[in-house]
Amino acid sequence: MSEPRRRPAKPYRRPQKDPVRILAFDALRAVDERDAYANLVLPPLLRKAREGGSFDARDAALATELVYGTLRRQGTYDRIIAECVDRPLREVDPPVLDVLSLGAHQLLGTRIPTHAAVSATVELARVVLGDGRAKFVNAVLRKIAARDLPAWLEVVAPPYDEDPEDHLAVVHAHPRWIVSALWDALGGGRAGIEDLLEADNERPEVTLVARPGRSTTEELSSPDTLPGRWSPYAVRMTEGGEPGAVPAVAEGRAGVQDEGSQLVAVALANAPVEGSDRLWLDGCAGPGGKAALLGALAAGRGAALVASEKQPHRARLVARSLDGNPGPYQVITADGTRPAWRPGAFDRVLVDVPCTGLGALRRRPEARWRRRPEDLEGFAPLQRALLRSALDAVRVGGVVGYATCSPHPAETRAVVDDVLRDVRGELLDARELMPGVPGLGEGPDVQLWPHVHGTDAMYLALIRRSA
Ligand SMILES: C[S@@+](CC[C@H](N)C(=O)[O-])C[C@H]1O[C@@H](n2cnc3c(N)ncnc32)[C@H](O)[C@@H]1O
Repeated sequence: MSEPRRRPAKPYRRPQKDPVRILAFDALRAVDERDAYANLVLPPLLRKAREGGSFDARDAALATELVYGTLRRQGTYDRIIAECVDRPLREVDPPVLDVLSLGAHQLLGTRIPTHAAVSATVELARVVLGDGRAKFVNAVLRKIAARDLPAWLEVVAPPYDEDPEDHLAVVHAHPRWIVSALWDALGGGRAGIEDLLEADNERPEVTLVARPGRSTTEELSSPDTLPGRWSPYAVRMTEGGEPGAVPAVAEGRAGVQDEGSQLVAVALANAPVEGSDRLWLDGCAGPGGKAALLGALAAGRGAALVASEKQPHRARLVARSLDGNPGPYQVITADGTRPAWRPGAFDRVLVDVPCTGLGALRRRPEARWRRRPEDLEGFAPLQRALLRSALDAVRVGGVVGYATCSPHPAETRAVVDDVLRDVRGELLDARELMPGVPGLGEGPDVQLWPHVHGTDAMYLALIRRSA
């Protein structure tokens, strides 16, 4: 009997190193292992890769898309990967899961051709995980590649009519409790919530602010920009680009600031106060975006700004953002709940309080998966204490702006209503201070939305202190 013929062993081939995917994997590991923020981890990695000469702008754009897209849709990709492995996901090593998620995103969330997405991810697995685990990655990716995203969603999401919240959670990649919270905040039917969840999955445009008296929108404009939609000081960098390369931004005369934040600062600055208008306070100023705009607006009226922040390192950022302000200002490090100022000392006060950030999910791709429902309760006492002390800091006839970058009623109206039960103040119609901006709600407070206004979901209540 003749011996069965052995196939000749394949010659060993070294894995091919793909700097873009290795960098994306390193960023995902940092986010997972160190609880790092992608928007802080990525820029230094990209800078180093560029300085090493291995990266051009297209590589940086692809690495950014891979990291942000993978993190944003993590919950959906987890459900799909779970269908393709024969053990619970918690038993899959986190680095293996990161490689699988990166592969899933390339296959289901980008236009990268299937064969390229699979082979590039398997090569990455060979480099960062070793040949044995690369075979497992290869097998799982081939199962994922058998369907496109809509077909997978049919498999892993329940029908809308059976379980609307879970359906939306899986299809639009948000935790279920956030879908529920945003839906409550928004009210209304299916269309609005779907538009909002999808807006959270878009990368926001970079918007600049021309700080009045220091720069102008003309100076910031170029063929690659558009005027702001709502703020008179805004310019949108619609074609992307590096804001730091704009001279006025590099010199601090202009900054990067969402139009929602600009509107909040401008509305507080323009709210009618009775009597003097000389001294303004920003009680939660770090890192200083709104303080810089308020400082410039105050300067134009001959008023001074005190910018206060509890965290010393954030107070230093505030000082940097106010550096060169054309009028008088002071930056102090202080706990806003234990005021370092006399009661009634200020004519205008902003408290942009710490919150869950549910209104800015598009900026922090991993944030939605980290937040927990109990975070809402965690912020509640501090938000009330900060609003109370802001109302204490303003004189009778002066105005307080209470702002959050969350639309959740527990952080917005509930706080204002509770505090106004025992502090005397009158709600002003904040909508009148955002002229030309549609869809601001029934008032007197204002809620902005990413899918309606293209801004973060900022909330603003304006309260005039009464005796
Ligand atoms: C939402 S951020 C403010 C953003 C800022 N207004 C801007 O536009 O750049 C809230 C800030 O409040 C600060 N903070 C937290 N607790 C505080 C307290 N007890 N007193 C003062 N500031 C506090 C946080 O450190 C954080 O910098």
